[in-house]
Amino acid sequence: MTVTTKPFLQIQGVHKTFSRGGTETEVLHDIGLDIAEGEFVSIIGHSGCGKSTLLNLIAGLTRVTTGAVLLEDREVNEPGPERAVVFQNHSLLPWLTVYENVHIAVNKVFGKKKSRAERHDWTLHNLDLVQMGHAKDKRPAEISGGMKQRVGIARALAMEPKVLLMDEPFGALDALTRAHLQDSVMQIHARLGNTAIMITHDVDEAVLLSDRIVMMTNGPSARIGDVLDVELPRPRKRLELVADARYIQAREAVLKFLYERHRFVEAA
Ligand SMILES: Nc1ncnc2c1ncn2[C@@H]1O[C@H](COP(=O)(O)OP(=O)(O)OP(=O)(O)O)[C@@H](O)[C@H]1O
Repeated sequence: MTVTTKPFLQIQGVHKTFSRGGTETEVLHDIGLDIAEGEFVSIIGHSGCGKSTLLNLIAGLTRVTTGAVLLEDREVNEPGPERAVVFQNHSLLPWLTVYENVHIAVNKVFGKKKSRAERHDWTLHNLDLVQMGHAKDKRPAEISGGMKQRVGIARALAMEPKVLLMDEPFGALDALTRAHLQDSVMQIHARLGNTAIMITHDVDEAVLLSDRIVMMTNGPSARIGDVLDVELPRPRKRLELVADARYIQAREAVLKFLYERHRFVEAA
């Protein structure tokens, strides 16, 4: 994949403070990051350091305290269809079918731009992309966790977002389903070339999928401790990578950061 050098998404000097019961806590401290169009970036760090907060700022679900998030030079202040989010716990509407869950998003984004027939085809196309076309008439309660997660991804992709934001999208899945979905996401990313930002706790997942891994220090006042370039050629095949020295090195660097350098004071 070719990644352009033009800053596409810019996170500039972002601080985020939450107030609760009269106490202010700074969760994120001076976060700065430029992400190029088409890049796949993972965010990794210990529990509670502020990864979801950072993703929510990019999604526009939370506002920065100071600093700015810019997408193509425009400040992000609110949620928008150009930044679709996939959550860990598949957020499907239980009373709608698989098809309807995706179609509702398609109608919202393309209601005026595509005809009824085009919206129908587009919904099916995106379900096929995640191999869920066969289950289109089922309701969320009738399908597995992995299948629900596929539908969540299809719904996000169907919005043709400029940025796909994923908050531990495979966290609740068993190892095999997780591996299948990781492969699907890699294939879709290769095909569509969309920009993707994913939170994960899984070091192997981060190395396998990412162009860069952003490693955050522990909170409060979490910072970006380090950013690792994953220089592994694509397409990547998990079984071949296990023995690849570059893969082993990248994995080691992230593990070392998490175990040894996770505190900013210690890292300094
Ligand atoms: N709306 C809020 N109001 C007050 N505090 C909040 C709010 N949202 C998050 N926090 C606090 O901010 C800190 C970071 O939370 P966040 O969910 O971003 O961490 P995380 O790194 O994603 O954690 P995990 O890996 O466990 O999901 C936590 O201490 C959390 O309690």
